[in-house]
Amino acid sequence: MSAAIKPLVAGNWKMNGLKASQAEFYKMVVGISDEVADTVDAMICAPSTLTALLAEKAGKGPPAIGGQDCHTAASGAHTGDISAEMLADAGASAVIVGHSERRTDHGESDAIVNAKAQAAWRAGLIAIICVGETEAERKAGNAVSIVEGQLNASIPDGATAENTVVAYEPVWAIGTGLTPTAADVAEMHKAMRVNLEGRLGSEGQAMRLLYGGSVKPANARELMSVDNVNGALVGGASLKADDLLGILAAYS
Ligand SMILES: O=C(CO)COP(=O)(O)O
Repeated sequence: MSAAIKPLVAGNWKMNGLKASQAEFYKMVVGISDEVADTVDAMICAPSTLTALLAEKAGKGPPAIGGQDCHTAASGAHTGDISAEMLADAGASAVIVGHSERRTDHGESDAIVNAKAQAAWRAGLIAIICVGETEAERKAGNAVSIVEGQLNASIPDGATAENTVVAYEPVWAIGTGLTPTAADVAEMHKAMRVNLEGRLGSEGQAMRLLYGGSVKPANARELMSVDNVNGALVGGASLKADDLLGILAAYS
């Protein structure tokens, strides 16, 4: 079913990176072979201070350039915020919305995430919509129902395989070195596929479902080979060209 889906490995630099990081980024640009680019899409979601610089450095890419968050409005009196239109103008083709760090640090609800995804589409960006349970929710046996609730409320009507990517990131696996078992990832991604197909039909069937949380070169091959896993959202390991290229190599 997911065999025809071209996977995506997206790096999320979070609040890391200075102008000097262009050198490491350029190692990624030159390190992604045509063969790898044919097999897997690559993206770096940089801090917005670097969006334009990296987009210029990448040229046509890969990697593509994404943002990490956007406001719901196109412009206006929102000090410190960035709109999806601004990200598109700076050379981004996608934006992450609903990352657990935004949900926790900024109190973003599913409704806000839903509105941000629509803002991304309005600007012509792909919305990378993040979902995932906490450790307590998994221990209580509620992981699947929590994630289904987030999918239902965070993904707007009108989502397609072209305009939306879903990233499953268990909160307890982010930056901890812990990962779910392959069986747990398979169970969650199957449940997400069934949910999205039920709601969106063939678009849900073709939508890319990324796994995120402590993905490294050493575990990428196992995680990326799980059914219904169509790539990765990578934090720490996406800051180093060797690590990012090692993760992309899981598809070679
Ligand atoms: O939050 C993540 C990506 O969005 C995952 O971060 P790590 O890969 O550092 O665990």
